[in-house]
Amino acid sequence: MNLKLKQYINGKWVDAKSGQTRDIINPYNQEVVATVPEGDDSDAKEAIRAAREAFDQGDWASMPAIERGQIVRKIADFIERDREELARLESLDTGKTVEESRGDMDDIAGVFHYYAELADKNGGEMIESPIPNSISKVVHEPVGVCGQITPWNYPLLQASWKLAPALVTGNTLVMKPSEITPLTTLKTFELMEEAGVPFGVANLVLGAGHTVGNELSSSVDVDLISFTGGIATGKKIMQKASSNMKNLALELGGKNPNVIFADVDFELAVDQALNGVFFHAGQICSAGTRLIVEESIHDDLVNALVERVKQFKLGSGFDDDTQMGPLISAEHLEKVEKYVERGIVEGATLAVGGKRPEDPELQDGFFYLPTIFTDCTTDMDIVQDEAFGPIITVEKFKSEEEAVTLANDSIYGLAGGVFTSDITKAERCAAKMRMGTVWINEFNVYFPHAPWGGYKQSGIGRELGKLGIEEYTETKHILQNVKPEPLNWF
Ligand SMILES: NC(=O)c1ccc[n+]([C@@H]2O[C@H](COP(=O)([O-])OP(=O)(O)OC[C@H]3O[C@@H](n4cnc5c(N)ncnc54)[C@H](O)[C@@H]3O)[C@@H](O)[C@H]2O)c1
Ligand SMILES: C[N+](C)(C)CC=O
Repeated sequence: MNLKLKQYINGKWVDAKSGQTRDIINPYNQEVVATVPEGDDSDAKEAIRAAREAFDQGDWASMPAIERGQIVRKIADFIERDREELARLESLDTGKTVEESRGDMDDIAGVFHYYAELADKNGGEMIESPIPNSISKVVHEPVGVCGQITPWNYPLLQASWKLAPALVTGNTLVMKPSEITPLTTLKTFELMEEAGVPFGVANLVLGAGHTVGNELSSSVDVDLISFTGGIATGKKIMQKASSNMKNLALELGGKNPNVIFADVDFELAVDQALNGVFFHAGQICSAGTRLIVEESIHDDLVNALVERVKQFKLGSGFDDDTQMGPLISAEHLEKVEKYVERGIVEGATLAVGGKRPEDPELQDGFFYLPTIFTDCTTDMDIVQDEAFGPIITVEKFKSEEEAVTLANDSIYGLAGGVFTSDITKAERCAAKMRMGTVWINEFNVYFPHAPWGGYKQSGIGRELGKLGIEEYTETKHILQNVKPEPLNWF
């Protein structure tokens, strides 16, 4: 593997201070694919110091934005150049198919390009001042030192949504990827070094959440924490971030409804329902795991889904015919199994799946069969809790109003879909659905220009789009009196 398997702190590639390491496991066969340093709070403290110094004393924040944009554009170019290597690393680390990973790399390069273009287009504005003889302007400045914490399911994609806007706006940062999937983030820090990101501006610490992540969240030298991961972790981070009233951006979980009306193009609905859930074995925050289906087509739809699911090809992400890879880890596989057991106890009907595959070739990996539960109701845990696995729960509805009520019956509000041939009805539903993204006759698409984030407990703030830049800036009003005169009040 042509990778520096080290942390990157203040422009140097370093081992963990403690000397500890962690093996990175391929979820397809449990082989060790790399051994990386296991940093802890002392490594995080050093990285925060470097980022603080680079922000307070370095040139990055004051460099012309157009020049920062040029550096970020180079990162995008290098990701395109190294697309295949990065895609293979991502699949090795996560188990997703290489085809999916290639798509991720294209999205990631697109994110760096998008923010490189926006770098010099955030120049503030003049305000019509009511104060005589004054000039009033609003400017946007970097927030400062950013702590960035990412999950294992889309390791580099989620990192890119944080790195690109933070860099173009002149912040410095310390990133902590998920401890179990650090490889593509490591490679990207090599690319950032090659692109000319100055020492101390971007730092990478590897290690666990309760050590490195905890230090980033609580340190008073970190000005902003941007986190993508589960709700429970998000709540802990929010508490720690109160130490110095850090700015917060939280991209959390989802339990996303996919509402299917009877007037839909049936084949489209089947295809999109499957894609919406089983991509990356359901390990997607926006997976459409709650199918909410109009009663009159419920049985036909379920039968069609079950037939298609039985034909899925599970296997290595490196085989061309694989449609679904393994889950990320033994621990996560157990969590998914417990979730299914709970569904059975709660009285849902298991229509297909519900166990590990018996195929001898899959026994070394963390595989779970695609699973569909019917007879589900909103009072069941399996309808309310995020499984983050290849599982669909199916609920029925009779009226449009009931469909929207069911869709909104959740603590989550990340994303949802509506499938119907009646666009007026779809727009009515979209307007009432309390989610950060609603897709109509489409599912699970995202791109750099459109904001991404959650309502309710699915998060705070937005990534991507112009709002993704705003997360990384403070806004300042400057008023200048051009003809000052004494007030003569006192
Ligand atoms: N909204 C989105 O855009 C989005 C995108 C991807 C994933 N997710 C969510 O992420 C979750 C799955 O990812 P996960 O299992 O890696 O989540 P997680 O919350 O367990 O971990 C995410 C990151 O937080 C770190 N962490 C853990 N405990 C911490 C602590 N106490 N302090 C600071 N950091 C800590 C982890 O080491 C990891 O880097 C799902 O809920 C999924 O929906 C959301
Ligand atoms: C945000 N997204 C859809 C790329 C990944 C969620 O897990």
